[in-house]
Amino acid sequence: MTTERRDDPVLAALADVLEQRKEASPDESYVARLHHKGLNKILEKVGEECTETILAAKDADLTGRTEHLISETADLWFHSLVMLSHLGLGPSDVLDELASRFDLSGLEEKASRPPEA
Ligand SMILES: N=c1c2ncn([C@@H]3O[C@H](COP(=O)(O)OP(=O)(O)OP(=O)(O)O)[C@@H](O)[C@H]3O)c2ncn1[C@@H]1O[C@H](COP(=O)(O)O)[C@@H](O)[C@H]1O
Repeated sequence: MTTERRDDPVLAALADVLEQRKEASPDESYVARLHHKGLNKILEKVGEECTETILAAKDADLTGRTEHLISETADLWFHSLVMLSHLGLGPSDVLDELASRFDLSGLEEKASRPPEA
């Protein structure tokens, strides 16, 4: 498996907007407001969206309706991208990491870890 960059165009376009918003006014942009409030506020939002995604997944499992789960997952991905952007990272860093794992089974990776102290 090759590991050349294959950035998703949606994620790449959103990452560009998030980067531009670092210079924008907090009065005019939600993303600029998050950057202005700082990392702790961004992490609070990631945590909230994570919980909401879990609840939506349980609901989707019970009802078979997936619209809410898709919407909450989009909120989680979006706020995770704001977090990465705030720390000078972007989606390509995560996509590269996932691509590098293509040939490695999760069970093999776990077995190769050094024993915990
Ligand atoms: N994809 C998104 C996106 N997804 C979710 N959100 C916002 O995330 C916020 C958080 O959702 P919540 O349900 O928690 O709302 P809330 O309770 O009002 O939030 P808080 O008051 O707790 O912060 C809402 O205001 C949503 O509108 C987004 N805001 C922006 N984007 C993208 O970012 C771009 C830049 O946005 P601005 O910076 O606002 O111009 C946009 O063009 C979009 O492409």
